[in-house]
Amino acid sequence: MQRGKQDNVQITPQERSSCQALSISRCLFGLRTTGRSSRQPTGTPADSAMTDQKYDYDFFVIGGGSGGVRAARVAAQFGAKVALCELKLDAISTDTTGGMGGTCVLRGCIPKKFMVYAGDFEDEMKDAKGYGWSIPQKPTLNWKTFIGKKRQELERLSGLYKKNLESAGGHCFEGRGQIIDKHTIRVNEKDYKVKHICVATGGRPSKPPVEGKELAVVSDHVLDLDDLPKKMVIVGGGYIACEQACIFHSLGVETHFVFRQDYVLRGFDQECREFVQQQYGVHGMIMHPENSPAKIEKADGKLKVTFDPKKGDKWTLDGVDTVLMATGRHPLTSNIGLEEAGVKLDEKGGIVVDKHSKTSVDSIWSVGDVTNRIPLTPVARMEGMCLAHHLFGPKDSKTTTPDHDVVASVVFSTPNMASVGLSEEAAAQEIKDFEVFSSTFTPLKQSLSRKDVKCLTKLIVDSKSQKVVGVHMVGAEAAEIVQGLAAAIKAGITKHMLDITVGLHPTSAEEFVTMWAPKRVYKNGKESKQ
Ligand SMILES: Cc1cc2nc3c(=O)[nH]c(=O)nc-3n(C[C@H](O)[C@H](O)[C@H](O)COP(=O)(O)OP(=O)(O)OC[C@H]3O[C@@H](n4cnc5c(N)ncnc54)[C@H](O)[C@@H]3O)c2cc1C
Ligand SMILES: NC(=O)c1ccc[n+]([C@@H]2O[C@H](COP(=O)([O-])OP(=O)(O)OC[C@H]3O[C@@H](n4cnc5c(N)ncnc54)[C@H](O)[C@@H]3O)[C@@H](O)[C@H]2O)c1
Repeated sequence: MQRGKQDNVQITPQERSSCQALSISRCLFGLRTTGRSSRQPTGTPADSAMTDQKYDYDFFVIGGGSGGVRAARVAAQFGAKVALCELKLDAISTDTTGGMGGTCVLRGCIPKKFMVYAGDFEDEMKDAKGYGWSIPQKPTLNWKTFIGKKRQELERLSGLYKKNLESAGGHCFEGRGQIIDKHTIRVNEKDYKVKHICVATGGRPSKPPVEGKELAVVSDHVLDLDDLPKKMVIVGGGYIACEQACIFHSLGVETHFVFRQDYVLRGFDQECREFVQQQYGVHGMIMHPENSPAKIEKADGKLKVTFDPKKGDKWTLDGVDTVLMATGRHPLTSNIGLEEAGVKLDEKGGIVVDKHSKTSVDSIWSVGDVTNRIPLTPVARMEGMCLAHHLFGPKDSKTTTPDHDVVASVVFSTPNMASVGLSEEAAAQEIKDFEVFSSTFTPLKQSLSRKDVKCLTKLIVDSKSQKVVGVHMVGAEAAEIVQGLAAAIKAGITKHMLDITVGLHPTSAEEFVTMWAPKRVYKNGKESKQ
């Protein structure tokens, strides 16, 4: 997927020393445990050297997700007097429920990845048979055990988020935050005067206007089901739909994956889209491209779904236990006093911010999904960290502007699809003259078991500079492999540097340093005959 051009975020030695108490790697990226900052949690604003006497807090964050907690924690570690408010803990997000850690920890990345791991064992068992293992009985998953352990772990992580912020010197309120004016926040019916406000309220799933949509659930619910469904319909062709369809399919659920387009994951490299979808088929997924749900109704204690295909007649599926609508998310900007305070919103309801995450109101800032930039956890964290540096960091801080260029992303489906930089289609528009290197192969592991399980590796190289401007991979562990190549792209790696890198053998990753001849060459945006 095209995520823009290159630019580096650097850290100065001064910033390094400012972050000594927390360790810069944790300051930048990690959750884990923090060291104690020099400031302890305090009761009164006067305790802070930085706090202006007329304010209760220097910095008040609404929302304790990836972006908000990062901003609050780094600000507190810089010595600011910080508070953050978050709703009470629950797996399902509503106007009154949420929980420290936010979407990523409680109803996103983390529970999703636990489910991916749970499903991976099924795949491993298929390969094991190819290696001579016999599995005399069909292995079964105790869903209640799994979901119980997941709930326990998420509760622990959520508590850790609160503890880490408090250890850094921040104060956590449990309650809904509301902006009263540009320097006043109300929580639990009490008003606080604050110098800077940060809105980090994230987003929530949206359902399309389908008849009977109230019978369908959203991602919050499917990550916390009490019982594993037998038959499911998953609607949507984006990240969440692809991931959830693969998860439930691997857990043995009869999964009907329904999407509007001919291929899933619009916006990603077309060759990768086609390849990943073909691989979903190899894994046995039932897919219904070019279909949309028209109606959901109750029938015989289950659900009946009517579909309206692009071509042909309407058709129905009955006996369905769960319908998941994974059709996008919207920013949470209503009923928190934004418009009354004069904060400008975009046409999709997201908060408009400048390069430092400042809104149209001087004292109000915003980070994360609510700003409709790139809705990913590491991006929200980067925005939060840069904001804290901008407001409270050293004067010469270079980490005050989030860099949204060349952001890697991965769809944790089976197989993974990971990308960084330009797709072939974006390169044709943007750089015009480039070379495409790609390779399709059966990974060694599957060559004794499932030869039709394939892997795709792909590079896009600027013909003139020879810089690698796009890296794509579809296959097992693509996320783990592409992360390193994302750093290489940021560092400006050329194709020649990859060519002279000695591979690690035998791996799928070595393919990236052994693709010698281009598959296609583009001149002036068009594929040229060689
Ligand atoms: C199913 C799913 C899977 C995902 N998987 C990945 C992944 O694998 N990798 C990845 O990088 N990203 C993933 N994401 C995206 C990622 O979760 C988000 O980009 C990230 O959580 C955004 O962080 P945030 O701080 O902007 O918002 P959030 O994490 O949503 O936090 C906002 C917080 O604000 C609170 N809040 C809202 N209103 C108020 C109020 N008025 N007062 C007090 N608190 C309030 C909410 O309760 C919430 O806790 C996934 C998302 C979903 C839904
Ligand atoms: N692995 C990850 O990093 C990860 C995982 C999950 C979510 N996320 C983040 O969360 C965001 C939201 O994910 P998402 O999957 O909900 O959104 P998305 O924008 O990725 O996909 C939404 C899908 O719903 C389809 N759709 C929209 N309206 C529809 C309708 N009326 N009928 C049928 N289909 C319809 C769209 O065509 C699209 O395929 C993503 O953009 C991503 O940034 C990231």
